[in-house]
Amino acid sequence: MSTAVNAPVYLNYINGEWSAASSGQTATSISPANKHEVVGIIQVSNADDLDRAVQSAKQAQKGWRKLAGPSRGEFLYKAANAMERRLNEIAETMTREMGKTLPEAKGETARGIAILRYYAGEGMRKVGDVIPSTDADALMFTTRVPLGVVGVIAPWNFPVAIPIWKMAPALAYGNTVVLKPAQETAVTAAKIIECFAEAGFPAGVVNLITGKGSVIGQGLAEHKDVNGITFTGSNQVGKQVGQAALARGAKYQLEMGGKNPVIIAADADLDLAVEGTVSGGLRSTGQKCTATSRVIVQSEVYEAFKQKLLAKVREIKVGNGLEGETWMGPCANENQLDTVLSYIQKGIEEGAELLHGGGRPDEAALSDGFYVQPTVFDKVSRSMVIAQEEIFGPVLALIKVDTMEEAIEAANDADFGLSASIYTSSIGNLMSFIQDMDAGLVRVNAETAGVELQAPFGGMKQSSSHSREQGQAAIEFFTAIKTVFVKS
Ligand SMILES: NC(=O)C1=CN([C@@H]2O[C@H](COP(=O)(O)OP(=O)(O)OC[C@H]3O[C@@H](n4cnc5c(N)ncnc54)[C@H](O)[C@@H]3O)[C@@H](O)[C@H]2O)C=CC1
Ligand SMILES: O=C(O)CCC(=O)C(=O)O
Repeated sequence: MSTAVNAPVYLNYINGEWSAASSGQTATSISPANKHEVVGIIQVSNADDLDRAVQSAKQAQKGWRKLAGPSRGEFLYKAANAMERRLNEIAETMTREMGKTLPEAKGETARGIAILRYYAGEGMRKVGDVIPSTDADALMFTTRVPLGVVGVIAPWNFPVAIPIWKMAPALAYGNTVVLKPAQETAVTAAKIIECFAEAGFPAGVVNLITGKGSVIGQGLAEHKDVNGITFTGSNQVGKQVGQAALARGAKYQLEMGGKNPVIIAADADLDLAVEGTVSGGLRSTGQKCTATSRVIVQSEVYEAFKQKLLAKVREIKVGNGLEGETWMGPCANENQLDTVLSYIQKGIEEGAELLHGGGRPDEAALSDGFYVQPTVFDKVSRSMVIAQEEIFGPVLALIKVDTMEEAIEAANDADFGLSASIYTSSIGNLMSFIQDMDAGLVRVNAETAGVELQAPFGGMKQSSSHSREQGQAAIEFFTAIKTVFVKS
C-alpha cells in the first residue's frame, strides 16, 4: 500500500513536456477499494496552466492539420503499440484507481487500443463527396476541415476508452487536443498520455491537464481558443458545458446519463435474460451510462424471472477488483457510494420492496472501501424516483407489466433515451421495440451495455446533445464541411 509520502507524482503534459501545476498544488488519487491507499499524486492546475495548454495546442494545430491523413494515422498506430506493450500495467492502474475488476479493466484497455487503430485507418478513408452542379462547366464537391483545438472533458467510469474515443478521431481529422480527465482517474490518464508521448506526436498536439472540474473543465468550455468541446459526464455539468460553449459559438458534444430499461417478454429465454440483466446492470458496479436500471417484466413470467435473477445476484462476490474471485468492485468514489445509498433509501421510503442488498457489505475487510451490495427492488412503480433518476450504481428496479404495449410505454417513460434492450423470441415484439423505443441504442436479446467502437454511439432525449460518437459518426463532430465550387 502506498502512502501519500512515497506515492509517485504525475504531472501535466503541455507542449510536449511534463510540468507541475504553476499553482504548486497537488491532490491524491486514492483507491476506492481502500481509501488509505494512494495511487498517485496529481496536479491541481489553475487557469494559467490551462491557458498554456490551449496556446500550445493552438500553435501545434497549424502544422498538424497540414500533415496528410495517413501520416497522422501513423502516430495513432504508434500510440496503440505503446499502449499494447503496457496493457497490463494500465489496466491494473485503472482497477486500483477506480475499482472496476481487472478483467474489465484489461478489456477496456484493449478496446482503447482497438479504437486508436480504427481511427489510425480513418486517415486513409474518404472525407467528401462530388455533387453534380447545375453548371456543366463546374466541379462541386465537399471536403472537411478540422475544428482546431478540441477540449476533451472525460469522466472516471471508462478512464481509458472514453478519452481515447474522443481524442483519437479528433487527432485523426487534424485537430489538436487538451484532455482534462476526471481527478479520480488522473493517474490512468497520465499513463495513456505517456503512450502518446512515446509515439512521438509533435509538441502541443496532445496535452493533458488535471484539476478541478469547476476550474479546468469550465475553463476549457469558456476558453476563446478552444473550438470544440466534447464532454461525457453528468447531466447537470453537461448542460453547463454546452451553455458555455454555445455562448461563445463553439461546437460542443455532450454524452450524459441514462435510465436504461430491459424488457423481459413472456416468450423470452429467461436464463439468457437473467444473464443480460445481471451483466448489464451490475458489471462495473452499475457505473455505465448504458447500465440496465429498470427491469420491465411481463406478468406471466414475472415470478419465474425474479427467482432466477435473485439466485444469480446472490452469487455475486463483491471485493477488491484486483482479486481473482471478485465479480463486482467498489463504487468509484465516496460521493458515488453516498449517492447510491441515498437512492436505495429513497426507494425504501417510496414503498418499493427491497429483495436483495440495500447497504454496504458486512465484511470487515471491505470497510475501508466504497463498497455497496448489489441491490434488487421489487414492486417498483414507474413514477418512483428510483425508476426515473440515474443512480449510477448496482441497483435494479423490477417493474411488472401485462402487455408488450405497456412494456414499451413504461420503457419510454423516462427523461433519458440512451440504451434499451428486449429479451423475446417473437418477431412482432422485437419489431415493435425497434420501431417504438426512444433510445439511441436498441438491442435485442443482448444487454443494454456494450458498445462496439465501429458503430455510432449516443442517446436521444436528455441523454446527449443529439450528436453521435465513435465509428464513422465521429467525423460529423470533429470536422466542418466545406462545399467547394470550381469553375473552369
Ligand atoms: N454519462 C456517463 O458516462 C457518466 C455519468 N455520470 C453521472 O454523473 C454523476 C456525478 O458524477 P461526477 O463525477 O460528479 O460527474 P461530473 O459530470 O461532475 O464529471 C465529469 C467530468 O466533468 C468535469 N467537471 C465537473 N464540473 C465541471 C464544470 N463545472 N465544468 C466543466 N467540467 C466539469 C469533471 O471534472 C469530470 O472530468 C454520476 O452519479 C452519474 O450519474 C458520471 C460519470 C460518467
Ligand atoms: O457500455 C459501454 O461500453 C459504454 C458506456 C459508456 O459510454 C459510459 O458509461 O459512459
